[in-house]
Amino acid sequence: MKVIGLTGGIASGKSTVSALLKEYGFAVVDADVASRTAVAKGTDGLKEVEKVFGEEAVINGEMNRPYVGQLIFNDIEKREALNRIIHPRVRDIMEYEKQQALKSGRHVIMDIPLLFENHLEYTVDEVWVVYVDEESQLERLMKRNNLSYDAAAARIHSQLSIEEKKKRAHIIIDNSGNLSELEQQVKKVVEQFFERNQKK
Ligand SMILES: CC(C)(COP(=O)(O)OP(=O)(O)OC[C@H]1O[C@@H](n2cnc3c(N)ncnc32)[C@H](O)[C@@H]1O)[C@@H](O)C(=O)NCCC(=O)NCCS
Ligand SMILES: Nc1ncnc2c1ncn2[C@@H]1O[C@H](COP(=O)(O)OP(=O)(O)OP(=O)(O)O)[C@@H](O)[C@H]1O
Repeated sequence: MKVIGLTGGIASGKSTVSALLKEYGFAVVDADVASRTAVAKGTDGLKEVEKVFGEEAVINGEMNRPYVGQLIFNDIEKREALNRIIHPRVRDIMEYEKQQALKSGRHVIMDIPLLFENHLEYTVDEVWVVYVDEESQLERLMKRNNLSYDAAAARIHSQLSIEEKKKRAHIIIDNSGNLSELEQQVKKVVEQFFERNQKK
């Protein structure tokens, strides 16, 4: 069974691609989901967040995501402080989920937005990058998260550029076009993947 790292810039379309890959039978382990579990209600992770970022960082027993987001995407030190709390926990959760998925005999997609930033490319067999041109990325992010131009740009610039991620990919899925173009590309990538892996 293979482990594939799926990455790309913020709002490039990783979740959209993951949903398509599930239909082809891949198991998907999602870092954004794991990062919510890491600071869910009542966890030590959430207590740490409150200790470091103050009581405004928690609302109704849950992490105040808009507040924390606004703090960390504009300040690298705060971002690193949050990463130090959440990332080790995310890694443990994802490792467990990966092992469970492998036991079920399925190829696994590890959907990790910060795969290159956190040097995790060596933990997977191959890396697929969901690419989108920078203009569409900004537009889709502003629309999806209801963000201003500046807030969306800050989120994009908190990551390695999408052009650099594209250069480091084994496989590129270009999501600059419409959804039906994306579906066709994913189909092709999956067919080629199964061809490569049956030959071995
Ligand atoms: C800052 C937080 C509270 C904002 O929450 P929000 O609901 O608005 O966004 P969400 O979690 O859905 O993340 C959306 C995207 O933002 C990007 N992003 C999130 N955190 C980071 C980060 N620390 N550095 C760079 N990009 C990030 C990723 O591309 C992610 O897919 C949240 O993203 C968070 O807890 N981040 C720290 C954990 C993390 O690094 N997650 C990314 C994958 S492990
Ligand atoms: N080809 C497309 N055309 C138009 N909109 C798209 C296309 N692909 C995805 N989108 C939309 O763009 C937004 C970002 O896509 P998606 O949520 O899949 O990205 P993501 O990489 O998982 O984002 P993040 O890592 O930030 O959570 C979503 O609102 C999605 O519906």
